[in-house]
Amino acid sequence: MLLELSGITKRFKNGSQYTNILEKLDLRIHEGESVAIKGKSGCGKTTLLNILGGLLPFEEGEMFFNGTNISKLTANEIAEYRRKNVAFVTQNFHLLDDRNVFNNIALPLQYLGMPKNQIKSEIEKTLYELEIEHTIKRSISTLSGGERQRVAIARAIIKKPSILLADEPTGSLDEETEESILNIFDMLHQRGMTLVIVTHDDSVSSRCQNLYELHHKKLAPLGHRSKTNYQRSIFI
Ligand SMILES: Nc1ncnc2c1ncn2[C@@H]1O[C@H](COP(=O)(O)OP(=O)(O)OP(=O)(O)O)[C@@H](O)[C@H]1O
Repeated sequence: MLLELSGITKRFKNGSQYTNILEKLDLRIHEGESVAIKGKSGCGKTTLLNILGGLLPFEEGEMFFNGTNISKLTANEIAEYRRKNVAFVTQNFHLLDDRNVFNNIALPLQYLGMPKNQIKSEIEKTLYELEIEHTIKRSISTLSGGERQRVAIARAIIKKPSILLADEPTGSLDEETEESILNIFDMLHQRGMTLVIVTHDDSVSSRCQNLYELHHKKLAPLGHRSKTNYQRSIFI
């Protein structure tokens, strides 16, 4: 089991009142699995992704990553968990607009202390795979939405995380660009990366192995298909 949430309760304070957003929520994610999570606006999907990524603490329950109890780690150890294992992709890309593509993607590798020449070759390889090698020196502000999302994916996967957390990753893209981004997610999944995608879009969730709905503060399973069927369906 790669990630396991057990009895997670998360509450936020609004004014003088506390509200439970997630309540005794359970989730088990195997290595290499692809998971889609849907649910009404404001039900707590982003909150859940942030918990999985070690960005948000929670009030009750436990979270295990590869058998390690994340809830028992210090803040520094959790930051280390995040840096080594987790990558985020969001709808709004969260790129640094005033820097070029190379410098945006180099950041996570610099944090990991990778030597400069290795950073350069890793970036060139990843941009080539995502078919945006021509953008390497361009400023983010000059790129199209689809190109920006590819750069955001490149930045996310360059450090070879075990888990990719995506929050409405195709929300601001047109249909054709969405299809090309979904093909990239399929490729990453085929290579064994674990994906958790928050989406309201059925064309995104239908490509995942397990679909859940966040409802009444818990996850309800909506569907499952085996990886074999999943892989076959890509090639039809
Ligand atoms: N830091 C915070 N402090 C107080 N309330 C918060 C905080 N973060 C989120 N919330 C509230 O928690 C609830 C869940 O928010 P969250 O962003 O996780 O929902 P969501 O399902 O991702 O929504 P959407 O689909 O609209 O993006 C919302 O009511 C939100 O206002």
